[in-house]
Amino acid sequence: MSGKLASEYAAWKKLEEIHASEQSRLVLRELFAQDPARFAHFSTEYTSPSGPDVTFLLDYSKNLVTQPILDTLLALVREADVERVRDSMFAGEHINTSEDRAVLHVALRNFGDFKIAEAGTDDVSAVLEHMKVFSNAVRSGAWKGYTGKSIDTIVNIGIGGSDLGPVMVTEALKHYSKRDLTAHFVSNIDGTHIAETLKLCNPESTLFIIASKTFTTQETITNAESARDWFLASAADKAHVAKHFVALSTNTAAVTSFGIAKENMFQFWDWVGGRYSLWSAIGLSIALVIGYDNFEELLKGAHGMDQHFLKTPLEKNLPVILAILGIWYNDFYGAQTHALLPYDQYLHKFADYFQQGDMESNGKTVTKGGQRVNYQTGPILWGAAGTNGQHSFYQLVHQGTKLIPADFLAPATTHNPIANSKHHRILLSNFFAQPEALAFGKTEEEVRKELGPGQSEALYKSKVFEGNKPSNSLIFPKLTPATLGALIAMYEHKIFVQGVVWGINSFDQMGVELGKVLAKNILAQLGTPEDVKGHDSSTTGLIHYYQKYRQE
Ligand SMILES: O=P(O)(O)OC[C@H]1O[C@@H](O)[C@H](O)[C@@H](O)[C@@H]1O
Repeated sequence: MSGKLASEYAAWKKLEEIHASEQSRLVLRELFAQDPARFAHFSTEYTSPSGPDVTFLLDYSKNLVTQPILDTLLALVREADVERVRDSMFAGEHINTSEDRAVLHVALRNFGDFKIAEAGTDDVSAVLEHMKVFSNAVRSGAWKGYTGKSIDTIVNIGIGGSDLGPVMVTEALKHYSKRDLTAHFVSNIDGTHIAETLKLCNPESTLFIIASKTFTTQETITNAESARDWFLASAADKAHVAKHFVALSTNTAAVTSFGIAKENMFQFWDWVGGRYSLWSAIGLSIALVIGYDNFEELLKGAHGMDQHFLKTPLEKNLPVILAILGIWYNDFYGAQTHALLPYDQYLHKFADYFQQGDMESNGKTVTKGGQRVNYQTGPILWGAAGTNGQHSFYQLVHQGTKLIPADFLAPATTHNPIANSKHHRILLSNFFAQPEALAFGKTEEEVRKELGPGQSEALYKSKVFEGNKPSNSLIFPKLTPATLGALIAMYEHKIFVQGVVWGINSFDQMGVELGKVLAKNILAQLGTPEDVKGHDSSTTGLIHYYQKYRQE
């Protein structure tokens, strides 16, 4: 962190000039025509430097850039001192300055590779061992419920980072799951979520995993209490809670006062941010569903990407490349959003997961030094699994008035090659076709030729695709645990690089606090109309309306 606003960097100013003078010349049709080797110049293959084999290809040639633009974006990264801040993060320095904390999700997947001076990092392997022993016992049937039955259902109760990672990864790696162990995830405070889930559970064979870093989150604790009441309605004896409830938390005192035995608590540390915690004890539901060995593969895949990020020169560094392309559109083209579009049903929660990962990290307006930024920070991140999106929102991506940079992701081979892989070939043909259509579009001349004469002018115009819409394409051989680990880590580090360039703290989340405080205040006023005090007329009117229907 240099203490400067990003817009004060010389490279930033140069990028503004380049954008103003060259924008009209940055036309993908022309850029590809000018350089027949554009794909070779602007694509790179990743091979994991350690651990399980992970390889994939990132093609970023369909971006509105030239080599000088990329060089200037890299100069910006250097000017912002990204490499030094990166090294500080890996060394355990307290780069989360507002909370005075280290940021060490990389230590959770380090496997003793590099030394970090931060309390707790030496205990990572003991917690992993605890997770291994416990998940093996549950999966083998050795862990028994209060009537002697084995566990056939797990319910992870958590929200935000204590939910989204486990949900996304267990979905993504469903192919590796134990089919006779059903996993549910309850997050919403809406009683419907826990009530509908409990209807599917048998108290004798259900294990509840209470996942909360702080163990004070209102939604999680309320859901956990309701689950415990439901369980005790059958089990009666509080001593049985120990066989059916475990906790994943940093808060030992709150866990034990809830009634969960200390030996059933899986520890992690305040240097693990919620949205970076799936690698920690928060991943217990993942280990239960896919088995500990696969969970470890996931961590090792991520560790390989950590090493790549740490050691690869910036111009070949995948998180850096993705980060600078994002900055180019976000800050110089004024793009408001970024789409993550995996052509893989298993990855249908990938965008949801990174909505928290990216937007909670980089949705900030002040720099670490307290200055208001005069440029755009994190994009609105969104997306859905292909091809579903094509039949809903792609119309706007292709022909709407907004610029929406997108990442397309796909596995070259599927875990489900049904009908001789016909489905997969159709899926991939769409994965190849969409970025092509976005980039190159269809000119009016082409439309006229296709439709022939005699059509209305409006029809000719409406069938034109302007094209020149940028995207990245990322293709990997198969969605394995290690590959998924590497992909997640790559996007984590992309978010990090962007945060450093923008000068913001990517690791706090002050913006979620106000709503929590106001809701607590209102909760105490929901009784009678006389209780409702201190609000604007709109809020007061809404609460009064609700009070006419209030239920006990
Ligand atoms: O794990 P906890 O402490 O229950 O927190 C859950 C979530 O709580 C939210 O308030 C935070 O914004 C998230 O970052 C966090 O993941």
